[in-house]
Amino acid sequence: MSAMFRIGQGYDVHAFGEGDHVVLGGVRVPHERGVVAHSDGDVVIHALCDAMLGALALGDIGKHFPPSDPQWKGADSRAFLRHCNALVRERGWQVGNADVTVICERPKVGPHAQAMRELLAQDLDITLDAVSIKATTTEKLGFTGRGEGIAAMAVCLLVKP
Ligand SMILES: Nc1ccn([C@@H]2O[C@H](COP(=O)(O)O)[C@@H](O)[C@H]2O)c(=O)n1
Ligand SMILES: C[C@@]1(CO)OP(=O)(O)OP(=O)(O)OC[C@H]1O
Repeated sequence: MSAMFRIGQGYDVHAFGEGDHVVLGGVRVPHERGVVAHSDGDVVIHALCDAMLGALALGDIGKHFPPSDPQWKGADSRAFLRHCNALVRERGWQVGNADVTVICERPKVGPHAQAMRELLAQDLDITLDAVSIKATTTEKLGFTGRGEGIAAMAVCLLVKP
């Protein structure tokens, strides 16, 4: 009998740079800095894509959307997420649930978490209660604590419906 579940985890970091907003979970969040990235630099979606690809043992986001490929310059990361979801669905799986933690001192993520959940649930074609967004500071410690960048960790469970 084939396994009914798969699990994957992902982690992503982007340095803060010039700009006036960051994109998190598809949501444009006003901030006094942007991020340095080839795409829109959405750490939430990049970590989630890696979790989904990891659950399928299909490599990582950089393998599917190489940073050397000009077609991904400034890309909307929601397209990456929908592509990863198609890979999941093609194989008979669906995301059972996903849980993401954003790590930064600022911006405050809490006020945007619901909007992020709604977009991610829409792209994954799953119910809102299966998508969780959390956030933490690192109490001013490390690169996130110094405000040098932003990170996200994600886990997701794939289920065979
Ligand atoms: N960028 C962030 C960081 C934290 N939060 C919220 O604040 C709570 C307390 O954070 P600690 O790091 O002091 O534990 C955290 O649980 C989040 O609810 C946030 O919204 N955005
Ligand atoms: C998303 C991709 C797209 O080229 O580039 P970046 O936006 O720089 O983001 P990263 O998290 O480094 O992942 C690698 C790439 O797949």
